[in-house]
Amino acid sequence: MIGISFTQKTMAARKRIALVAHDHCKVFLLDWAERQKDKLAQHELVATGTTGLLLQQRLELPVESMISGPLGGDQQLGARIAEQRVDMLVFFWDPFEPQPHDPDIKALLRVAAVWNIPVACNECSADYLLSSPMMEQAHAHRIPDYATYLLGRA
Ligand SMILES: O=C(CO)COP(=O)(O)O
Repeated sequence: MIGISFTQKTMAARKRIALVAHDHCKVFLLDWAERQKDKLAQHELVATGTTGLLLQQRLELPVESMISGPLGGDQQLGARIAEQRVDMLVFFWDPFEPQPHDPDIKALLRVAAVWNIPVACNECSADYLLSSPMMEQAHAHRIPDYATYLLGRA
């Protein structure tokens, strides 16, 4: 990344996990989340509006819900990532169906790459993520050094 320097941040053992699924993929996310309920219960969960509502009903766990994705929920999650208030993104996006809010989806995925958070796009990658020993540990990871970035802009 040109002109950006990096610093280290420690991700806490208790993760803040953002969960999102497009309509045709919601059944996969809900089934996955139920199967992984014991692990998910150890972390903080946040989701886009409809996904959050369905997850809360299925899991009976607290899930903080944003606005529904097409109405701005992807952008709300993206802002949380930029504010370093989300540690991980599980986003089952639909590879078969165009979405009216495609720019918001791209922006969410982009900001997750910028802030170097783990992202799972489907059930298999989500299982790999949750089975990592890092899920239960604090660990350091590289993030953009915003203070240094700003100094360079002055
Ligand atoms: O559209 C979404 C993500 O792009 C998901 O939004 P909902 O969870 O409100 O369906």
